[in-house]
Amino acid sequence: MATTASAAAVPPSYDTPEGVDIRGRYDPEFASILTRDALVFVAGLQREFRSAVRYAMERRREAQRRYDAGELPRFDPATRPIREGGWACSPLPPVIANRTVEITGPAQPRKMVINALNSGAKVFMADFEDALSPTWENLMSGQVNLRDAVAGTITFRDAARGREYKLNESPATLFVRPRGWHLPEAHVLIDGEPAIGCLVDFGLYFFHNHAAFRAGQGAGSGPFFYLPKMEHSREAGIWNGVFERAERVAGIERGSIRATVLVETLPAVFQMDEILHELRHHSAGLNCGRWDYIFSYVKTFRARPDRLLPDRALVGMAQHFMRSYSHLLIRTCHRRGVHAMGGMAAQIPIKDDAAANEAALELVRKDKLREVRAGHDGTWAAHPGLIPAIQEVFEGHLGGKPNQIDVAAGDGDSGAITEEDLLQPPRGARTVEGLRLNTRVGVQYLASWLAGSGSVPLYNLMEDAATAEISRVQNWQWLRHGATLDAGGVEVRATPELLARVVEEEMARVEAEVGAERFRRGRYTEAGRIFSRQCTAPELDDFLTLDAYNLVVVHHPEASPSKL
Ligand SMILES: CC(=O)SCCNC(=O)CCNC(=O)[C@H](O)C(C)(C)COP(=O)(O)OP(=O)(O)OC[C@H]1O[C@@H](n2cnc3c(N)ncnc32)[C@H](O)[C@@H]1OP(=O)(O)O
Ligand SMILES: O=CC(=O)O
Ligand SMILES: [Mg+2]
Repeated sequence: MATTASAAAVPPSYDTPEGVDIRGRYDPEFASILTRDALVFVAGLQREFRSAVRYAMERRREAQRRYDAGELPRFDPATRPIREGGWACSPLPPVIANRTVEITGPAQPRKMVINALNSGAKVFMADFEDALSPTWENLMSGQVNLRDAVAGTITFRDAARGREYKLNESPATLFVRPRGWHLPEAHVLIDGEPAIGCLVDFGLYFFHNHAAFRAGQGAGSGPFFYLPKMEHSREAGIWNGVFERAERVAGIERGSIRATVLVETLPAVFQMDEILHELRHHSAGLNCGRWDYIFSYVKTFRARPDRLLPDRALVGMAQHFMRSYSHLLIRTCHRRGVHAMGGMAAQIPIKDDAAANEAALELVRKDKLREVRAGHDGTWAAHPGLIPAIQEVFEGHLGGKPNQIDVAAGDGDSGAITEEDLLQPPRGARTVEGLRLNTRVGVQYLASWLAGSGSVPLYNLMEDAATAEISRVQNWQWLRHGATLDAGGVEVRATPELLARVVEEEMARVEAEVGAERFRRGRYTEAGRIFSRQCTAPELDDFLTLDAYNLVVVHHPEASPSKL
């Protein structure tokens, strides 16, 4: 039913097509996104692709059952012809040739979107995923922000600071990252069931922006996307189908939509050629989503006591399996003519300590130098303050070229990368201090995510869903297998009793750090409870964001809990 001025007694509601029901709060701004035509488009995607998505999720579970029984992820003998064939992806649109520095950040708040677009980065990846807590308000405000950004009309007034924000002359090119295939959108029901979250994110953004994008960038040049957390090329095949349907419905050239796939699960590293092949008319390369990749290593090997990770801080790009993953990704992308993007250094500027700030910047520089020498064409920055340093490193190395796709492989790539290279267990100590830090970070991140913030600065590092997942699954893994942890020279076993003590002590420490008032008003106690349960669950939850999702769902009018 449409909203009319005369319907004073009737609460306003969205104008929905047959079979679509919106359970999220009504807001006139949101209604400009949730138009009847946009919802017809989203429902069309859901109806065409839901069975394929359901099947792909079942195949994920089946693969996990095989890993639990001892099988290792590996290259698929059946797709050897794709890996060995001499094909290439469609040529890249010139507008995205240079992606040396990409800034990332959530699609909401609005001020941050403007700051990212003005940051001097070549690309802004606006996130509905790791960096965004998927509340209705965030998702819909994010769509409003991005529509206004693409139109070039986005502004913001920070009343408290008396500052006006608007776009500058040459904003970054926009890429958008929808959620992963596994996440539902409980505020949008289609044929009585929650919509697939990423089809809502993609569908609404594409529907409202393809024309303005085309007007601004030219025919065949966008919109652009990042695609997260895939585990198999069949999932990339579904995205390809989604893109082709969207292009057909919009009447734009095939291949206008381009997407960079994050290789951020262990199974996907054995599928990189296959993923690019599925998306060969829509590809804009691959990215090393290193944080989720570490999370996925633990998740894939959840049943294996011989593959326990060392402390989270020790699982960096210097570990053999991480280095091998980056080299293989670069080599694969360059062979197929597309960008090999680097990942996120977690350091962010430290405002109150110049020496510590310089040390953090130096770590970022080193990480980026390693990436560009290895052959990456560009990389991610978590904060605008890091961009000049990262730009200097990349531009210095590339010497005026927009990318190095023509370089087959970079420094440190010593030849064929084997399954053993990609799976080699990381080395290093496991400590009670590591268990404590995981707990402190995991609980604070969860508290913030429940309160609507999906990326937060904690202990001078950027934390988002991917980094927090490492904390959760690492604790779970250590407890599940009774890992031996170093406690200052004494060995102790990871047990539920130890975790209970650690949670209690770390919660007290967090309270002292954030202050009693903020602690009381925040969702820390609830987060502590959820985190403890997740770390001690008999079966590992697939995603903390899925497990906790119902806690951020708010139906209007207040109705029955979401049916997931
Ligand atoms: C594993 C992965 O998936 S990585 C990709 C997903 N993760 C992310 O995208 C995280 C991106 N980074 C962030 O969200 C933020 O940098 C945080 C939350 C870590 C820190 O943000 P803040 O606490 O606001 O940092 P800080 O106070 O230093 O910000 C200073 C200014 O920089 C801006 N800023 C900080 N980070 C960003 C960003 N990523 N994009 C745009 N602007 C930013 C702030 O808006 C603020 O602007 P203002 O001066 O106009 O008020
Ligand atoms: O999405 C990026 C990651 O590192 O995870
Ligand atoms: Mg990720």
